[in-house]
Amino acid sequence: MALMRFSGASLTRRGVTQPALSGLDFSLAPGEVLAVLGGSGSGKSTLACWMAGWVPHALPAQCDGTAVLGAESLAGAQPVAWAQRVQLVQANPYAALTGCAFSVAAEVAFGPENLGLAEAEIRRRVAAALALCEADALAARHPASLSGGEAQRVAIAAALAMQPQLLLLDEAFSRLTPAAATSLLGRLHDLCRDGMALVLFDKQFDLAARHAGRILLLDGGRQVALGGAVELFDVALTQVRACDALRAAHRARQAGAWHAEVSPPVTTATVAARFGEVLHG
Ligand SMILES: Nc1ncnc2c1ncn2[C@@H]1O[C@H](COP(=O)(O)OP(=O)(O)OP(=O)(O)O)[C@@H](O)[C@H]1O
Repeated sequence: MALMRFSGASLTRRGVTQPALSGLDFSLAPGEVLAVLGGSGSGKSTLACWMAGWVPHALPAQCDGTAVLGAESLAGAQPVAWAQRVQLVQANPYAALTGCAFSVAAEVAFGPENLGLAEAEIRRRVAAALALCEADALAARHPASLSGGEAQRVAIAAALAMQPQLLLLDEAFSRLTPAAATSLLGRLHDLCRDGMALVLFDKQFDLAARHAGRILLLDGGRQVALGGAVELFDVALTQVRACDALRAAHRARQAGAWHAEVSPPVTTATVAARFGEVLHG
């Protein structure tokens, strides 16, 4: 059974006539990694908030069609009950900090403490989440003293400490280096093998192509494509950012110099290697 499903779904913000999102038709399986890609203003963050159950409490809107988590409508979500099922980490990590914790460890413990868990379980979750995010060394630091990248690691750790079924990362790696983001995503994949679904919202093709099984492409609030990185390569690169190797490969394909499929995995290294073969016949 799908963990989350959208069918003919649209969302219109209260007080506005044009839908912010429309034509959504996709489902998400437990353990799946999905990337939602699109340019600036394409609707990624709006979809992330909807998936997180923020409608109508934090996002007043009218929703049509089907949008469910399990059998429950996304629009009827009770934030407290959903906190254990879905966690959203947004691009600004400082907005995720509670402002009432004096250490990173207390910050990450905040969610589990509010679930009324036993102290040993809270300590276990905090240690595991900080370790996974390579933030253990920050445990005693005051949250307000963190750098942007450190705060992003802590925000993700705080979300993981809730042991969600679904983790939504909305440009949540923007302050990490590509190497650090790749390494963290590798460890998040281990949690997906245990059943956690992961959705990456981004404007950059590279991370998605490397880590997501499928990509959903948004343009102007509409779902324009859904498929694998190879299948969506040509259409996605007209809309989103990509590293120089992928960009050059895309130009070569547009110019008719590269006819064959861009073979998987679509990474900088494989595309650059294949690019050489294509150019030299
Ligand atoms: N509170 C709001 N009221 C009205 N319109 C909004 C509101 N928030 C976002 N929008 C509009 O909804 C559209 C989608 O915005 P959204 O933030 O979801 O896009 P995005 O793909 O996440 O963009 P970016 O990558 O630039 O963050 C944009 O046209 C935006 O101006």
